[in-house]
Amino acid sequence: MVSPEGDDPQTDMNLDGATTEPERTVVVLNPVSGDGEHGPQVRALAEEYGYEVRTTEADGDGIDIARRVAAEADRVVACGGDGTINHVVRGLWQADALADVTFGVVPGGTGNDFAENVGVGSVLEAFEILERGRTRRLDVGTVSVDGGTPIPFLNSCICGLTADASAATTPEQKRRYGVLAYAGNTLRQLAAYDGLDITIRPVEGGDGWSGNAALVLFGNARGFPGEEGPAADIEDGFLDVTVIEDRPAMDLVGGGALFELFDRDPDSLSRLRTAHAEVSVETDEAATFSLDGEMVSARELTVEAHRTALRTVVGPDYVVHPE
Ligand SMILES: Nc1ncnc2c1ncn2[C@@H]1O[C@H](COP(=O)(O)OP(=O)(O)OP(=O)(O)O)[C@@H](O)[C@H]1O
Repeated sequence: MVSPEGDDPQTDMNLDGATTEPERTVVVLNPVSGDGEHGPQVRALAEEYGYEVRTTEADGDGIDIARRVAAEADRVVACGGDGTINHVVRGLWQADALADVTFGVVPGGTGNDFAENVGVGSVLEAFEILERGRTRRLDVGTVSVDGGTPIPFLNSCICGLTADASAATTPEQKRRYGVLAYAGNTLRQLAAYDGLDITIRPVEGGDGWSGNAALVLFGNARGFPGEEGPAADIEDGFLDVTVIEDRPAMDLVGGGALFELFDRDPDSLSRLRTAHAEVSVETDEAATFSLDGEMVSARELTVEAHRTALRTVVGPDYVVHPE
């Protein structure tokens, strides 16, 4: 619900009523995400509401389409899963359009974590929210590899076990088993996983972390995987970092292993918050980082939260500052 605080920085937002009539809304539609059956319904609703639809034809198209339409559209809406949302925000970032365009989501993926985090539950509901929802400025996380151009993420940046496992999950496995494909691959990889020697140094000072990790999660809009309850605060300007240490003593074989990880054995779990951190991984080969499920390889990188950078239409159940 809308925060009543007087110091809410989002003063120009239409928090209570209808958004002003948009001149031009473009929906970037991934027709193959999720079960691949949302396309016809999305096209019909878009026509009804007077929105344009641009359909992706290959992996990565969402970036190019969003970059191209950013200059002319008032609102750019990602329809797909978290990967599609990530690509559309990447395109808007590349076009330097975050300040000019309002972003929206229509859930058409498998996990739909971000849509859930901003209170958008179904395709039908998403269109109603686009018409009548509130607009909030949400934080955007970025990763810069070796000082290069920042690459955005909205939910999380993960390295270690689950990033490697999802990198190893084939499209065929995802299509057949959905999210179970990740779990299966995670279990298979657990037994063989050596951990990652990683150092996290907050640029703003304060405690960092250095050691051998099984998993590191920088959460912008998402808490720890498997965690119940509301997601991380998406307007606080911070990333919530969770590190699971790799412990040789951990029984990593069999179904108990995942449970043990997600049960958050306090001895192997560290948490910190940072707005901007330098991260280095001491490995021969670059490590894999999953940005909302989209993979990036890196050894030296900075991870940063850009406070309230993305104007986003949110649903009625969106929680501004979760507990
Ligand atoms: N037309 C297309 N053909 C093939 N792949 C595409 C096409 N359009 C987009 N993609 C790719 O599909 C991938 C998966 O999309 P996405 O992550 O949105 O869906 P999902 O995996 O079903 O859902 P979620 O991430 O929420 O679990 C993305 O990497 C995207 O680049």
